[in-house]
Amino acid sequence: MSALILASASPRRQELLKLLGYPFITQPADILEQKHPQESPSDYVQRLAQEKAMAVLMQSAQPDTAVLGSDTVVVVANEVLEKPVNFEHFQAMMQRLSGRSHQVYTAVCLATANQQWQCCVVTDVTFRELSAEDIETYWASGEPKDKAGGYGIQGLAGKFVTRVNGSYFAVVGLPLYETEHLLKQWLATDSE
Ligand SMILES: Cc1cn([C@H]2C[C@H](O)[C@@H](COP(=O)(O)OP(=O)(O)OP(=O)(O)O)O2)c(=O)[nH]c1=O
Repeated sequence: MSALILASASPRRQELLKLLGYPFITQPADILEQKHPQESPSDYVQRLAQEKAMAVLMQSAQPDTAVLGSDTVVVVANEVLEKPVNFEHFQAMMQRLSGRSHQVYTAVCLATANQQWQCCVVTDVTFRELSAEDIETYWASGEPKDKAGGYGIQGLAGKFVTRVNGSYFAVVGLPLYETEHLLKQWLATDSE
């Protein structure tokens, strides 16, 4: 029986993968998340998703295991925003996102010992203008700390969002349609 491992510490990714109905276990990947200077956002998220999947696959003793890794970043005017390290960093991020559109890139990599399937989903998200009070109150909620771009569309930041064009679930951390497609490709080869 083939086993599926989610290489993630993200509670959002666990909840989203559960929605697809495939049994899985979770084993977070410990990798360095650092962008190379000339790397595009798309290359960067795809590399990290692949590195997360491969790091956990290497540790797996079971030969017929598939490992799913994923990464999400927020991109504004081609600049990658990751998780905020402190209030000043968060404040600068929110000022960049206020009153304009940005892109959320989420990559998913499903890896087995013999094969890999990968996708990268880009979603446009538009924020209303944010006041200094909005930014302070949101930081005080604690929600921004563990999230790319410093916000969670599924939480209190939902009220900042005027428009989403693309995959809502990719913004939260795992694109459901595309991830199911990868799983189906794996299961098709698995039953050959
Ligand atoms: C933009 C956005 C991000 N996020 C989250 C999804 C991811 O958990 C996180 C992006 O950081 P990631 O580095 O992609 O993921 P992670 O460190 O949380 O988990 P792991 O690497 O172990 O899989 O931001 C939201 O929950 N809502 C949002 O609206």
